[in-house]
Amino acid sequence: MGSAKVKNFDFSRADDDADASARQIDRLKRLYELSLLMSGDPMEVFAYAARMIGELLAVKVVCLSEIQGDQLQFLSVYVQGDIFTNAGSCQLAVTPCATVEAAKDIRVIQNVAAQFPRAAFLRQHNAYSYCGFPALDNAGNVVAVTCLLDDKPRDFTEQDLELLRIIGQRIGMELERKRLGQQKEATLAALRASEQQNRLILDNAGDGIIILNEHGLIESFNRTAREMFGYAADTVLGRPAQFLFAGGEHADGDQAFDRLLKRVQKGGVIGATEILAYYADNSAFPVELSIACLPMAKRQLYTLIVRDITLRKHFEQKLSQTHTVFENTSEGIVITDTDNRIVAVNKALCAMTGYSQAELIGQRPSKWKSGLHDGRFFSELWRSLLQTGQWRGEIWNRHKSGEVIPMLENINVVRDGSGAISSYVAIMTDITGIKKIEERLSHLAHHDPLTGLANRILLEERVSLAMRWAEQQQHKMAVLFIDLDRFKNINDSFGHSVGDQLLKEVAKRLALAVRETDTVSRLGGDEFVVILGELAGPELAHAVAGKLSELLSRAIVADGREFIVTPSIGIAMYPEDASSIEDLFKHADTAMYHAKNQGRNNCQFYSAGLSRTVYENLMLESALRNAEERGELSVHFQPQFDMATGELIGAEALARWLHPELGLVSPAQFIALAEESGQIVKLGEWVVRNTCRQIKQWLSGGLKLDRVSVNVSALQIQRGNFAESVGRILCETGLEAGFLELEVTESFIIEAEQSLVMLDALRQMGVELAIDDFGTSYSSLKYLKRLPIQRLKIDQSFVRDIPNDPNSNAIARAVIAMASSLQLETVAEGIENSQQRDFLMAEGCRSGQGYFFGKPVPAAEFTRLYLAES
Ligand SMILES: Nc1nc2c(ncn2[C@@H]2O[C@@H]3COP(=O)(O)O[C@H]4[C@@H](O)[C@H](n5cnc6c(=O)[nH]c(N)nc65)O[C@@H]4COP(=O)(O)O[C@H]3[C@H]2O)c(=O)[nH]1
Repeated sequence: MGSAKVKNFDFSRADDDADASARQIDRLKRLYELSLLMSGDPMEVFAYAARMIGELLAVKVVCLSEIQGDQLQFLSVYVQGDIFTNAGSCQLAVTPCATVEAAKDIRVIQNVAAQFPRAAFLRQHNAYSYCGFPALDNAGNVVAVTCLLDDKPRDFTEQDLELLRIIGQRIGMELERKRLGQQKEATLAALRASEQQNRLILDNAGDGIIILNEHGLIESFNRTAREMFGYAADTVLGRPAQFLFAGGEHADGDQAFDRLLKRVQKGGVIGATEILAYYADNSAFPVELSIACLPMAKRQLYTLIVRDITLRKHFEQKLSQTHTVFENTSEGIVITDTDNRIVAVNKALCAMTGYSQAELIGQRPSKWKSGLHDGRFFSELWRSLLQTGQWRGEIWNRHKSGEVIPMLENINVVRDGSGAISSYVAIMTDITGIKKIEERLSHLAHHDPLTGLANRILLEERVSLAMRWAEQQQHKMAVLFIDLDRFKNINDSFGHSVGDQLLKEVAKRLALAVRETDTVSRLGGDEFVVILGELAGPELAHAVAGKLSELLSRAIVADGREFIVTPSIGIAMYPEDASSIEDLFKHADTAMYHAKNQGRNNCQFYSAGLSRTVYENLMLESALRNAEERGELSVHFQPQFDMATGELIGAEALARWLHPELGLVSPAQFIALAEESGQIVKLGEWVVRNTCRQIKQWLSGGLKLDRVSVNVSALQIQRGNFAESVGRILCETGLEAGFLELEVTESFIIEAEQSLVMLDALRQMGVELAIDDFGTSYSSLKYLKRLPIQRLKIDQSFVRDIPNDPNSNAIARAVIAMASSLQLETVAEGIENSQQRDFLMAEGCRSGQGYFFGKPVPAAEFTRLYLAES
């Protein structure tokens, strides 16, 4: 049983009847007190009643129980002076109280525990006598039973029972009051809960909810509204709502709040309308406002539902920007769904592919597949997309017209909040232009810009391929190095434009002459390389070289003139001559130089011996650089005679190099080296200076000599200041210009028309000029006439075969006749016998030079042999 105790009153118990009236008074007093408790707590009334019964009737236990369904709820239990409230329950049916309920009246039972063995509380209190009385509600139902227990037999007087009935009624009333109280409590709680719920709903609504009364004053302002507008509820309640919106206190607008509210007040309804609202700091923000009338029983309320659409507006703007970008970007954009079906394409993509939007929506991007990529390409694309979420690369797509377009494509996977793929976005750029530039760059990187032929890079790639192919097929391959003879002279004399035209024509002829599988390349300048693959043997390479020589030697017209360009060709064979590209090129180059040394316009194969020559030449070239300082150079003089009188008319100065180890080096060898290395300019000047000094010395010594001729190389004249240098030497040595003759080759003069200026300048100085090796080139009479020359030297190659070779005879005759008609002197060189001398004299050539008259000799010897006499 519970422990709550009710205050103990000090009633004394009297046994004698004399006290009966006093007891009755006491009972009435207690009943009065009980009725005074009417307005109090029913539980207190129950406790008071239980105690009162216990004390007034002197019973051990009083148990006041409420019937709740089939249960008996012990509300208040009095046990020998103590009160216990809410002291448990038991099943009604097993207790004697069930008989009270059934009878709806007082029941007194003796030996009660034995009769109701299942009622535990009887046993607990060792009950013997039982007196139970009911309490009824207004409807006459037993709502409570109060029982009095004692451990001994008890009798109850009629007065006792009357008292109990009165108390029973009282308990019934109190129970009714208790139940009403409980109901009221429950109703109030429900009301409170519902109110709280409404407030919660209002406060937690995503929208601002403002309720205005019939006068338009704010009556309710939910939490969202407070946060949205930045006001605390108590600062806005009772104020007109106008200050919150545009058109109220703020600047008037089309959707003015006043107008909207008035419309609702006149019975209209305002659906979601965009209007500007104002935050507490007066900053405006867009809202969507709905106003509705809320008719109540006695008055009219207006509900304002306000939704802040700042974010929405922002996103709308962003969306509109994105849409503008999407539509106006020059990149093609395509969006596909998870099934890779097109859901959106922009204008640029339509333009790129040639399809309209309608033709593409719902289709797959394979619509513009070019067919140029294999399955592996696409499976790699998808693998990258699914693994990394992205793929980027170049792809060939096909325009609706069938044209293939190169594109740079960037595909991205778009995932939703849960991480699942929602779409694919591909951005495509037409890179046709870039591809063309790339191709052009690649072409430029691999081709010679002037001739369009392969350059060194491409050449090496092709040679490498050709070598591998030759190995596989057991074929041979030839590398032909082709150098145009004296091309530099043409370039320098006629200008680069003419030179370029010749090079282009040469390139064209070479390219047309070989098979498509062969390679023609220009390494720069006038150096061409031809790769001949799939050859059975070197003789085929030789045949092709012959054909190329023949083709190139045909006249080329450039700038209105005819030019003859002969090639010197060097051939190296793979695999015989070298195993690497580098060596193959080196050896073909060596062979080409050999061809040049062999008098140009010919073709030579590489041989191991050639490399030795090249090595020797390199050694010689380096030794030549120091030859002058070491005093190894000298000038020899070969006499020239008037063949009719036998008189010495002059001499030819010829350079000599006495190498300390090699002995006398042939001028044919070292002059060529000096020309190739450019040393000829310095060397030539040295020869002119020494010759002039020697002539001056002879003349000063009173020795008679008409003139001495000195050989001049093309390079010396091309250097531009040759005339100046000759003038300076004449000045230095004090020699009269007319004693010096300069010999220039015929071919050089023909090629270098511009050198006419130089020759004129020399002639102006008084220097004599002669053409050496006349008859070996193609000069015409008309051309010769313009030259400021005095003498022609008939080349010794014609003199050699006179008088036995009719061709040589005819040429010599023609040269002499031509010279005579141009009023030029002729000097025949290389005369070795009297027949030659006689023939030439008979044809009208007066001057002669050759071993027949005397070999070139040092100056001292020349003095002794030829001048001392005179
Ligand atoms: N077989 C034969 N040969 C004869 C006869 N008479 C003269 N010769 C040779 O013929 C060459 C004549 O000189 P070149 O045609 O100007 O040919 C010259 C010339 O082109 C060049 N040369 C020599 N010295 C100089 C020089 O100082 N400057 C330049 N630029 N070239 C030079 O070297 C070439 C060769 O000179 P060399 O060996 O001295 O050869 C000389 C000379 O020794 C003969 O009866 N029979």
